[in-house]
Amino acid sequence: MGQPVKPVKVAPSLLAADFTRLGEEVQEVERAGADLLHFDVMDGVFVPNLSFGPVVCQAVRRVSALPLDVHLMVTKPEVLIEPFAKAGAHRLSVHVEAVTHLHRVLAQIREAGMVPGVALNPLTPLASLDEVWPFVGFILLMTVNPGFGGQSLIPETVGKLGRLARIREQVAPHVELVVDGGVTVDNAPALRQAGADVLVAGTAVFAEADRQRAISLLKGGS
Ligand SMILES: O=C(CO)[C@@H](O)[C@H](O)COP(=O)(O)O
Repeated sequence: MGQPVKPVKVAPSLLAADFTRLGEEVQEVERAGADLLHFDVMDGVFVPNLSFGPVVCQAVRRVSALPLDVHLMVTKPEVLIEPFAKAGAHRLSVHVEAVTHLHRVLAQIREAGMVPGVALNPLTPLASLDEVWPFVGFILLMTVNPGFGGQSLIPETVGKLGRLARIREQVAPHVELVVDGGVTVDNAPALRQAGADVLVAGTAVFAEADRQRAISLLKGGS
């Protein structure tokens, strides 16, 4: 018999929400069983797209009590730490590929009252996390190239997640593993089995009329 699979959390990615009714969309996924709200910040440099920033985060904060999981896809994350802390973010991840002084940046995130996380692009080696474990609350493993919602999950990233989960078990069992990009009801069982604690899902939640069913299926329910 294999390992029992732990319950997984679902974090709808607001990038896939209808921005003309963002407040209602947020409240709907909260009622539908979302555990966190995932907030993708893009600067048009680190990734070839622009999204939203602290002002929108603050507005979301006013309509939901869910923890806000902010993913910075930007070249200078250090300048956004304080603004996102003030905007009510609970967790903040920065890309290992974007930051030179990662130890300092992770300490600044913690000092600002948020849970620090490190995000990894699909082909960034897991070895880049070797020194990071004591300083983070979570690792965000990108399962698509960041920048856009609605892409297909890169199949090789499932094996990478499995290897990451085995390392995590050895060195830092308390650190959460978050997967992000191309998550669907079809690939969610493999991601849960491989060790994901949190599934970030944009299209798989917001493109569905029945968000409650979508979130329940992602968690392995009916
Ligand atoms: O960070 C990103 C994209 O850069 C993700 O959070 C996507 O927004 C997830 O959207 P889907 O792939 O689930 O539609």
